Amino acid sequence: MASTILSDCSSCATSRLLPLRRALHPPPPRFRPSPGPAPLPRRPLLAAVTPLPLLPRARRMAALSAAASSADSATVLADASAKIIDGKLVAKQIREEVGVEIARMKDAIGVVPGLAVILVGSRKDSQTYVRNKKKACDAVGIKSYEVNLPEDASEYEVIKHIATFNDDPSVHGILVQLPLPHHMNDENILNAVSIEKDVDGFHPVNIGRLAMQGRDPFFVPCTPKGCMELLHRSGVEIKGKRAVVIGRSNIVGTPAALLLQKANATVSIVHSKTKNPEEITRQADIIIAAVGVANLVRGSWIKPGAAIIDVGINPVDDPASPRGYRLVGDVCFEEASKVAGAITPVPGGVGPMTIAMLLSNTLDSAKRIHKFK
Ligand SMILES: Nc1nc(=O)c2c([nH]1)NC[C@@H]1CN(c3ccc(C(=O)N[C@@H](CCC(=O)O)C(=O)O)cc3)C=[N+]21
Repeated sequence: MASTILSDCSSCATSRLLPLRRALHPPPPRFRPSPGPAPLPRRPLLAAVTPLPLLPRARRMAALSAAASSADSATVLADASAKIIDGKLVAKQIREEVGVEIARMKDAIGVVPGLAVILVGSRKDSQTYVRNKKKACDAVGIKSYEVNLPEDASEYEVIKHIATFNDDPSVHGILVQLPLPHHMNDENILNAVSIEKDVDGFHPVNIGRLAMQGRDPFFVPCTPKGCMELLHRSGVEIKGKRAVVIGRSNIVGTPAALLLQKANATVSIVHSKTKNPEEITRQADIIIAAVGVANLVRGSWIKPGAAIIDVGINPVDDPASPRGYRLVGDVCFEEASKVAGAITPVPGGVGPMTIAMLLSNTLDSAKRIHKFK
């Protein structure tokens, strides 16, 4: 279908400029954080469904795109087609496993895991994520606690709520929904979460431990953990393989690279200042793309047979779709699925795994706190 191909990534100039275009021509109001000015995403990758603030990153990434040589010379094996890694299905399996364990713990010691979510402001996308997390908690038997604070709340107020949850024995996990409003310092707030309850794994001590040989964090951040779980459960061998992570954010790219390294891969990180991203990526047996640029990774970037985990969730205009937009990954699925050995789709890939890992981290936390094996 020509229209599908065109709207995907066959026109590389178009696809590369998409984020920039979106910044210049903002999408329908549904996307817009309301009320008030659009907060800049501190977590651009996962906040990718809010395209307004994409401009600075789009510029950086346009540079990254420009550095890549001809993307049109994709090595397309006409009859090859990658195995689709079904994140939705794997996430469902994990949620079921978590549900079984929660029931077992409740029967044995009468403890129900509790997850506290703090949401500041009224961004539509954040509200949707928080609602989905609550639903997912209900379904597996995690008790959820929610605090909603106004956009103009003070850092002190947020930290006060964190402190209350830190001391509350019925709460085993605390999540502060990101991005936070501008006037808040993420670091101050994330540092306030008890490392034993930091189910997002964003506390610097947890990231630090993740980075060290012979130490383990209390929690691994949900999205990169979900990526690894997808690789493991799809039978992708990691030990001794070359892995490339595209993107170096604190919440996805960096921890994903550390996890791959821990799993004995040889890891390179490609980012906006990388001179030859295409060439480096083409050496990878495993690619984790977490950069937040629609269709950046083309077929020509991919070594035949490579396993691809696509973390990007980027909205692109699509008048034909009911919402007026659709979600695409950082990888041009159309091209990549003809070259790769295995690939995650968007949606239905890493996204659902993020929530499944959050539930799993919350269960693990309750087990650890109550010394339940
Ligand atoms: N403290 C914190 N922790 C987070 O983990 C966190 C956060 N803040 N802020 C926002 C991002 C975003 N995020 C997603 C979760 C699920 C999907 C997901 O399930 N997506 C579906 C589709 C969504 C759709 O169709 O709109 C999919 O990819 O198939 C996406 C994104 C977690 N985040």
